[in-house]
Amino acid sequence: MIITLTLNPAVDKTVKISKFTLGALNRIKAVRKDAGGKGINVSKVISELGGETKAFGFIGGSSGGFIKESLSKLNIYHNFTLVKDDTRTNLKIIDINNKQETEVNEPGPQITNIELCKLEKGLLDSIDQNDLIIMGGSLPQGLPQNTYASLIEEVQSKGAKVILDTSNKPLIEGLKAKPYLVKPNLDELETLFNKRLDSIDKIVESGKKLYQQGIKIVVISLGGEGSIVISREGVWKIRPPKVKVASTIGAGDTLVGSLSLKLNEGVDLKEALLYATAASASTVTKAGTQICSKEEVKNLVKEVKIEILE
Ligand SMILES: Nc1ncnc2c1ncn2[C@@H]1O[C@H](COP(=O)(O)OP(=O)(O)OP(=O)(O)O)[C@@H](O)[C@H]1O
Ligand SMILES: O=P(O)(O)OC[C@@]1(O)O[C@H](CO)[C@@H](O)[C@@H]1O
Repeated sequence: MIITLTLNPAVDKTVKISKFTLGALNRIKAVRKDAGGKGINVSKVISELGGETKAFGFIGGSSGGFIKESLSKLNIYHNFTLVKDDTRTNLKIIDINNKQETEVNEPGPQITNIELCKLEKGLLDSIDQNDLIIMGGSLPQGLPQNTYASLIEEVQSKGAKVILDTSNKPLIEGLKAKPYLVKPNLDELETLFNKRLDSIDKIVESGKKLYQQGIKIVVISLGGEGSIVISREGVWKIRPPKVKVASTIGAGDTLVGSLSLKLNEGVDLKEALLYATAASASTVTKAGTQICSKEEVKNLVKEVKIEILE
């Protein structure tokens, strides 16, 4: 089973504005609401592509209720821990004229230690050694920075594998627990190494350092440029097909979700990456936090290119 963990889910409110202007009144042309947060997006991707997942995380208030209902409508199994404070709403502003996206993410609810213990117990009770667990996104308020690190250790001690997709301090701490796979984007990798990585060589060098720390698969996503992947099979650059971009929100989650699905099915890494890159390209053609469509992925996969760097 593939399990997703979203400690800080969000209702993603995407608004379209002709020309977004700071310090002025901006009128909205169109608005949409999606259940979001990295792990939740991963669950949506897996479900769209024909797989099964269970979504875990914290939810609270009416925005939490919206997320539960959205997942139920998609027939996605969920087991959320109810918390006292409301789930956050993240604002995604699309500037139509300038073709730019601005994201304004709330910090999320205050989580108590009792709430964390409840989630931890529920999660650990449902895991077995064949499971793949995807932990994604920021931490809500009140949780220690090593929350992912502790959860990874507990989950991996049961024999399950963990994929970690987070940033900043939770990523630095989480890496110490040696998850099976990590997927930083370039910004996250630069923050991690505290330097600009302005060439493929520098990106590969940093990625290799993570691999040498004991992370089996390092996927560095580079937006429209694709990704660099470091594993025991070598160093590869994957190039996505050219597509018309509507919104890149959720592209990284699609890469992680579709890759997890294929790896869990026992597909080899190269084939899984080709498929995942096609799925992410399909997601960027969709507005807001909408995800790929299975039909499009089938066609796009033929256009993905893989280059062996080492
Ligand atoms: N413009 C694009 N055209 C085709 N594919 C794209 C484009 N942008 C992103 N992708 C695909 O999506 C993958 C993930 O994108 P990106 O590096 O932007 O992830 P991210 O920053 O984690 O995204 P997010 O946090 O919004 O989910 C890329 O590796 C690439 O395969
Ligand atoms: O604030 P975080 O947890 O880092 O990111 C949350 C988020 O921006 O990530 C998803 C896209 O990847 C969105 O659905 C969601 O709003």
